[in-house]
Amino acid sequence: MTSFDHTKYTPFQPVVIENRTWPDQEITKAPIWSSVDLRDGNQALVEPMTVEQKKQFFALLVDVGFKEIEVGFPAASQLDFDFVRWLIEENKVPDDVYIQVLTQARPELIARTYESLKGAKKAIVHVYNSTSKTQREQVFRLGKDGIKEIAVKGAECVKEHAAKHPETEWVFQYSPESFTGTETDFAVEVVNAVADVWQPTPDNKIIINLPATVEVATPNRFADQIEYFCRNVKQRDNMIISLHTHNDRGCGVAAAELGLMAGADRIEGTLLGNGERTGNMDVVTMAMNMYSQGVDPELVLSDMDRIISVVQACTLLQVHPRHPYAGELVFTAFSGSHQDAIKKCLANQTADKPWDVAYLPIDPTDVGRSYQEVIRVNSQSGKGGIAYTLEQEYGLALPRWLQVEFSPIVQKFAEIDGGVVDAQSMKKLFEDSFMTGSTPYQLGKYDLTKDDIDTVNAELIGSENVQISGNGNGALSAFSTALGEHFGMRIDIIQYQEHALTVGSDAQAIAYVQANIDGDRFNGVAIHNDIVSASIQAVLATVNQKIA
Ligand SMILES: CC(=O)SCCNC(=O)CCNC(=O)[C@H](O)C(C)(C)COP(=O)(O)OP(=O)(O)OC[C@H]1O[C@@H](n2cnc3c(N)ncnc32)[C@H](O)[C@@H]1OP(=O)(O)O
Ligand SMILES: CC(C)C(=O)C(=O)O
Repeated sequence: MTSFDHTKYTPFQPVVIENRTWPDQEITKAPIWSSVDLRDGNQALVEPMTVEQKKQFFALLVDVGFKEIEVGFPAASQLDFDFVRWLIEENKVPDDVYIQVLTQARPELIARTYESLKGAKKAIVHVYNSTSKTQREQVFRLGKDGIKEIAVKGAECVKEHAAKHPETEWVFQYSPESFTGTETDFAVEVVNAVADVWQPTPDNKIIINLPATVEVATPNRFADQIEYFCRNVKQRDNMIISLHTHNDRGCGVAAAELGLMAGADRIEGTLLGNGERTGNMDVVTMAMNMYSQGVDPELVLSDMDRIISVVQACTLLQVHPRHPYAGELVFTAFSGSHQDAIKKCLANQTADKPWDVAYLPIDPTDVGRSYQEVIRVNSQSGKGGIAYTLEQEYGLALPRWLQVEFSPIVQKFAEIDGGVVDAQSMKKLFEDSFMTGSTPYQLGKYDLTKDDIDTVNAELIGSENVQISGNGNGALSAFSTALGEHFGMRIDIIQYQEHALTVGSDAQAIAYVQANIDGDRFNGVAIHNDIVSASIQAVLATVNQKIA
């Protein structure tokens, strides 16, 4: 095969690390979160956000609980500059929130960046330059020393400007951009040089952000790089180690999680993962992963519909229906065995017990979804899902034997219809199939005498009204005998169940009957204020099916 030549690519060269410890670590607390939606997310959009969209997105990020928000690249665009000015001048930044801005390590851009930040209460100045071998050789055409010098000069410039504005609480952040493509030793060397300029202390830490600008290896290799970096960098205790992963191999969240286990303190990402190419690390997924393990993510993600709506409105990108925790279909089971298990587990789940429901890693109501959406019936579904829907929507608690009878009827309908069978259609199918107590005959007046044996006299209303009477052990038996004698059939009641209706009814009862009539099985269902009337109407429904 000539067009698909894997020898064209070289494998990632992992860092050599002995006795790695990260595989034994657990994530037990939330990292410091930083949103880069308004910068990395924004720079990846076909149509970058307008100031109005940025305002709307910023409000969401504050409500979600981010305390560090990268609001733009003010030296790169007037719009970003104006947005930063608006935030500061209109006092839109809560006192406990740091706005963060990105700049290349170039003096004129750093100067313009500080101009945008005049009057800020707290700000993180994030400076970067690429350190990878590819970029050193092909983009900058510089050796390692030249690249280190860009970083050092940038760090000096950042420090000098900050000193001129002591009224602002400054935090410095440096990224050796393309960290994953950089020899880890060299990244350590550059960061050591930057830290020497910034002189951090335990009370005045700097942020060192290690980006998987492009995800180039499996997440374990990234974690090795992070652990190696944390072990070897000089002033580890004076640094907040931050991660900024991308999703090129589809593992942006996994890499951030393993990187956190490897020693990082802080995570940059975007809500629902918009960002360059395949996107930034998705904060929603990572935070909800923690939540589902009993760890407080320290972000408020319960109004998932608002998050989705703002992200879609500002990025003009759709959220995939299968997006973890957020997609429209992620809490929905179509397949029969899943529905059956979910229905049984939900019936056992109580508020005082830890969540333990098959196929649902979290309780959908935690993110504003309802149980109604959990089970949707199509041709792949079984009796469990059908029964769940009828019970949830209409309070019909179908006995198991009737579930078995009804399921193939729904399945056949779904196969012909080709899609989801909604609750209304399901109810109509149910009524057409079993609630046949009015055609060809309907129950008229009847009386029941209870003695050693019960006697029933009843009128059946049809094209011709008929009088029937019979005896038996109980109303059902007496009515079956009366029907059998009149129509010349043998009727045996083989299943019977009743219950009060709680949904959409005022003290009504429902009766489910299965009868064997001359060797064939029929199922009848009827609803009435009075349980005896419901029961005998259900028997009549079976006979109507036989004679119709
Ligand atoms: C991985 C990331 O997401 S990094 C962030 C990327 N985001 C963006 O680039 C969005 C905003 N950027 C821009 O609008 C523009 O790049 C600007 C306005 C910042 C700069 O524009 P320009 O100066 O016209 O062009 P450009 O970005 O191509 O800069 C190229 C020059 O900067 C140098 N450079 C690039 N990055 C850096 C850096 N981080 N530090 C120092 N120099 C750098 C390049 O070597 C090149 O130098 P040369 O002109 O001597 O060859
Ligand atoms: C500037 C850096 C952190 C970045 O956006 C990246 O490497 O993806």
